[in-house]
Formats: sequence, C-alpha cells, structure tokens
Amino acid sequence: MTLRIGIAGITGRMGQLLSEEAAASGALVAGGIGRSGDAEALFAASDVVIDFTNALTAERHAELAARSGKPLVLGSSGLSAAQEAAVAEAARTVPVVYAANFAPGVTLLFALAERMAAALPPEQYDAEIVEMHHRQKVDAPSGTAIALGRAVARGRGQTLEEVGMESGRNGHTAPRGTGPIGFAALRGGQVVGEHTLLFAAGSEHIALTHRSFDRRVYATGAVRAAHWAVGQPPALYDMKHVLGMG
Ligand SMILES: NC(=O)C1=CN([C@@H]2O[C@H](COP(=O)(O)OP(=O)(O)OC[C@H]3O[C@@H](n4cnc5c(N)ncnc54)[C@H](OP(=O)(O)O)[C@@H]3O)[C@@H](O)[C@H]2O)C=CC1
Ligand SMILES: O=C(O)C1=N[C@H](C(=O)O)C[C@H](O)C1
Repeated sequence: MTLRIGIAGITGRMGQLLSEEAAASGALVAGGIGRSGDAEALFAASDVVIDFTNALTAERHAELAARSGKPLVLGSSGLSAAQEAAVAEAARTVPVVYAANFAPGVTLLFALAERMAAALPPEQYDAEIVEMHHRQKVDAPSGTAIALGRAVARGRGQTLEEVGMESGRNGHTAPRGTGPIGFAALRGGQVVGEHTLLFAAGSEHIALTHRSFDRRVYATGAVRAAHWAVGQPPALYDMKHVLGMG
C-alpha cells in the first residue's frame, strides 16, 4: 500500500523539499500544515508525520503522535530538556525518529567525534565546535552542534551536562576551563549548514568539518526515516538506526 506521509511545516524552507522528496520516494503526501493548519486532522490522515517546524510545536506534535498512534519523524531543533522529555515520552507509545541532522555524513561525523574524543585526553585537547547557518535561523547553538557536543562527551565517558558548555564568550572572560566544550555560532547570508569540531592541543590541532550545500540532503534523509519508521516498535530512534549504524 502507498505510504501516506503528512508534513508539518510544509510552508517552510524544508517543507517544499520534503513534499518533493516524499512524492519522489513513491509515497503519497497526505497533507501539510503551517502554523494555521489542523495538526489533529493531519495525523488522522497520515500513516507517518514528518515535522520540521520549531521546538514548541514539536512537543505538541509528539503528544499528538502518541495519541493518534502514528510514527513521527522529528527534525525541529532548539528543544529544551522538558520538550525533549515530552518527545521521549511519546516514543514509549509510537516510533519516533528524532535527529538533529538528517544528512548521512553528519551521522558519520557523530560516530567519528565520539571515537576521536575517546582517544584524545581532555587535559591535553580542548574541544571546540563552530557552526554557521543562514541569517534566518532562530536557535543557537544549532541542534547538530549540541549533538556533536554530546558525542564528544560520550566519547569521554560523560554527558554534556557533566562536562559543561562554554558558549558566547565575550568581554573579560576567565581562561578556558579544562574539560568543557566550547561552542561558537556564526549567522549570515544563506549558509545551509556548516559544522566543525576542533580538538586543540598545545602543539597540534585536529578538525572534522561537514558542509551541507543543499538542504535537500536533510529532506531525503527524513523521508527515508519515515519509510523506515513505519512498522518499527515504539522507541526513540535517530538517524544511525535508520542507516543501520546503531
Ligand atoms: N534535523 C535536520 O536535519 C534539520 C532541521 N531543521 C530544523 O527544522 C526546523 C524548520 O526549519 P526551516 O524549514 O528552515 O524553518 P522555516 O521557518 O522556513 O519553516 C517553519 C515551518 O514551521 C511552520 N510552523 C510554525 N509554527 C507552527 C505551528 N504552530 N504549527 C504548525 N506549523 C508551524 C511554519 O508555518 P508558517 O509558514 O505558517 O509560519 C513553517 O512551515 C528548524 O527547527 C530547523 O532548525 C532544518 C533543517 C535540517
Ligand atoms: O536551521 C537549519 O537550517 C538547520 N538546522 C539543524 C540544526 O539546528 O542543526 C540542522 C542543519 O544544520 C540545518
């Protein structure tokens, strides 16, 4: 049977591409909503919903997914801990694929970041994450930058909350701490998405960079996740599961 995909955020930068990629994948675009749309009707009409809206809406859509029994593919960034907890709660009832970045290269970047962090002692190598996005982006650091930070912390056997974040340095700051991960966010023009993870030691630097040139890479990944999610047991997944890297 043809998969019916609903798109929340269809009027946005990602929305049109998600529509095109869903149709190209052989699915039927069951409907789409912007801020004035009826989310409940969208979930009712769809086998799976892809949500690229914002943090506030993500929480409501996660609750609707659980209530309607429909899988959710969630790409929105900037979620608070409480909003992420609401998403995790929904994933007890339905499969939820929640990924900071649906580009396959970024999924690999997370794995590499974890391995590098495990190999490079934090007393010698300071980890800094620099990201740049288009001037319209409203959240910082990006969801991908935070996920990269989490991967580094994991590689060091800790959580990001434990190692701490140093972001927005300005003015007469104290010297850099040993252990915290540094974050810097650049905004300008129409940059689709760039992330660099840098490990800086006294006598050497090593860096990993990912650049997206076309946001279609995210749409293709999210549609792939939607096809994959249908039929999975309820759980919180991310792109590594979809790509078989989990
Ligand atoms: N995980 C990933 O790989 C990626 C994640 N993102 C994230 O996806 C999100 C969207 O990005 P982008 O498309 O650039 O943003 P846009 O601002 O271009 O689009 C936002 C969309 O959300 C809709 N929206 C806003 N409020 C609501 C609401 N209450 N109910 C339903 N829809 C609503 C808007 O509708 P309206 O037009 O009516 O305002 C619009 O369609 C961001 O959080 C971004 O960071 C982006 C790219 C990749
Ligand atoms: O808002 C964007 O554009 C993007 N958001 C995601 C993020 O916050 O990491 C993914 C990608 O970088 C594009």
